[in-house]
Amino acid sequence: MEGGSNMEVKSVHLVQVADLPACAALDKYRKQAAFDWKQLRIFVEQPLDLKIKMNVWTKLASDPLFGKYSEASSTDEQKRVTCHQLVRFASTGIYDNLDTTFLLFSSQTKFIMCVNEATAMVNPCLSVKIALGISLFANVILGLGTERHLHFYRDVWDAKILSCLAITELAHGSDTKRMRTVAEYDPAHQQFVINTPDVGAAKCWVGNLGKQCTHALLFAQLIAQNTNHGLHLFVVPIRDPKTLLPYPGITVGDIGEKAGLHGIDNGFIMFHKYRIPRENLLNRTGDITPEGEYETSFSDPQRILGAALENLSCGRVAIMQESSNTLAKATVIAVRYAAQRTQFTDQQGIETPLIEYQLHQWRLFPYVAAAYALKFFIQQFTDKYLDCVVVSKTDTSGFRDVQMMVSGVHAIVCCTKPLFTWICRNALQECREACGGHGFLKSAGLSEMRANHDAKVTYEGDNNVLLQTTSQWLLRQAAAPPPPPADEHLFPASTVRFMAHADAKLNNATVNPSALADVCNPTFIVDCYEWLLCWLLRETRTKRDQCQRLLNDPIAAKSLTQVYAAHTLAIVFAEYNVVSCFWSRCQQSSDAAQRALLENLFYLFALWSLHKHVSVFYQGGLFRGGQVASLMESAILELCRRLKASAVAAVDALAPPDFVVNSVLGCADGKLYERLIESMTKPGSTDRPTWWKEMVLKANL
Ligand SMILES: Cc1cc2nc3c(=O)[nH]c(=O)nc-3n(C[C@H](O)[C@H](O)[C@H](O)COP(=O)(O)OP(=O)(O)OC[C@H]3O[C@@H](n4cnc5c(N)ncnc54)[C@H](O)[C@@H]3O)c2cc1C
Repeated sequence: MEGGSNMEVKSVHLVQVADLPACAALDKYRKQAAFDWKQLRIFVEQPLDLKIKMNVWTKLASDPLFGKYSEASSTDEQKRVTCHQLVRFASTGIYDNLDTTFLLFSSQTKFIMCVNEATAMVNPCLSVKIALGISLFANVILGLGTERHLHFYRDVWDAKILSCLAITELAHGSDTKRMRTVAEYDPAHQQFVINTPDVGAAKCWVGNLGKQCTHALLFAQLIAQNTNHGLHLFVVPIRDPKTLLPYPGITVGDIGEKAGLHGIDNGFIMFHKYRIPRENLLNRTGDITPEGEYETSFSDPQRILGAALENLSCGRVAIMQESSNTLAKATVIAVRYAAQRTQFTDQQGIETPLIEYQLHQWRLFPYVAAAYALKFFIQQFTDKYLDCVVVSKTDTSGFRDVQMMVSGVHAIVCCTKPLFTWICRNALQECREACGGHGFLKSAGLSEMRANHDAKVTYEGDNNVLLQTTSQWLLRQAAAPPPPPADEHLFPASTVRFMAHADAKLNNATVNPSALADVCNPTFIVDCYEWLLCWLLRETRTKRDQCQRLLNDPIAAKSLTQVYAAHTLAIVFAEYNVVSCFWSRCQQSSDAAQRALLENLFYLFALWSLHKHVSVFYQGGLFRGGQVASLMESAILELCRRLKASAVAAVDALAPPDFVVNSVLGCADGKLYERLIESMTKPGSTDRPTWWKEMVLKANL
């Protein structure tokens, strides 16, 4: 195979990419691409991952249960169908042969994540149900439980139980520390008594809890011998698996209609002195003796909560994977539509496809580039994240280094999850609008994707709150001594290497581009990003120190340093990581035409991202005169113009099968208007309404 690493050369035979059906309007553009889209598909997705996903899609496509919801489905019906899909999914054999030991943790988790990605693209409700109900629960049991909890692990994979994760309370969401649900130890019965002290402490929003789950992973304040030891995780039985009736001592229900994700039963729960066995405390980080003594290897109780929450980071990694796929799917629909849809004529009277308009290219193509950027980043980062989890669980020696690695990986997750979910949110809206009125049809798929994606900016950590974790970490790194030269190329120290010569960068930096080639240049892009990070770090630190001196209140100082400083710093750090990864991935392509396309996409994504910070470059003095901004704008437009010939093939290389694209506007075979009219003339569409008499009566008044 041309264009790929050795690993790809070997494994390319594992997966077959099917030919696309003919479509005159799309083929006109497909033929203009200089690269082989099938090779690019394998390069982008990686052969083994693609094979796993194709297996899932083939299985689901052959089962009508995984087809579209009927348009008239009530939310209750959507929940019922998702439950059925869960049961059917378990019987597909996709999860057979999973290993239940920690030895294969990385490969097994990667496999589960890959299946999750494929499932989420078919029905995000189903993937949430599986993730919360099975895989996250299993992961947490392995990460925070001990030998005595392994039966839960086996039961959940055997589909005997289904779980949920109950953190959020009515009165507290982001401020996890202040959760008020209590688990008080009773040594006489060797049980924890779980109680909801007031309505504000009712757990809410919990996915799977509303109607179906049998067990909850519950965060509650652990109290023993009248001492509060902070938040801990407990496995709490909720419903009898045979009857689905809740156990006495619990009030549990569904929170009601939501704006999206209708197939998920988000629930609330209140506990009334409800008892669970002592052994149901997940006790890897802290335990209670039968007599009620509290034991922990952590000196700082905050670190116990930190360790528990870090264990949930894999949910954020999954959100990033899902967002990159949703983004890709949205661009597939919008670009295929733009190539077929014509509006207005040129001077010769020939109708112009939307894709020919500069404005349309400028609206859509940066999101195509972003789809590649995010996909490459999350693939690379998932491996690093899993390595980090393995090292942190197995290492007993270099404690300080492991801590640095864990906190660094956590800081990167906390800024990239917001970047991914926001780019995807914006892309969904732009793609919907780019498809005009037809984009608003449910059968176009985009509105539903937008509604289902929306909450990702909030759950698993509100974006604006998560970014504060990253900026705090960056400030700490800037204040710490630089890593030894031998370590500075290691991840995640390598991501903050730019800090080493921050003052020199700020004092001596100049950029003086005079041609497009000067800005379409990796050195220009890296220089700009590193300068921007150093400048924002200095601004944030200066603002924070000033506030601290004035107010003598570190919390207020942190709060007053967010806007135009820490918040932007964290976003820019996320972009810097994504951009750096994109460039290195481009260099792995050995096929000239493929690499030319990838570099075009790289420059477009990098300049489009940098351009959002143009005012900061002028404010801080890196850019002078109008020339640099004008060159960046010209480059963005030129990159869009060049991309036009490749855009359809570039989205073909991102596209799952039509069954998964699931849009009348975005199928590989085009047939745009045939599908549109079919979708508009469904049975019943020409019928007189059942309520016709009410209209006639009013007309006759
Ligand atoms: C669809 C969906 C599914 C969910 N599933 C689950 C689940 O399975 N289990 C579960 O436990 N929870 C779940 N949640 C809840 C979710 O985790 C919380 O909504 C989230 O943590 C945010 O908390 P909150 O809603 O209380 O918002 P708040 O914390 O009240 O935040 C409200 C706003 O204030 C801002 N804000 C907060 N603090 C600060 C600050 N210090 N500085 C500046 N701004 C700030 C935030 O950015 C946000 O915009 C789900 C939520 C949704 C929407």
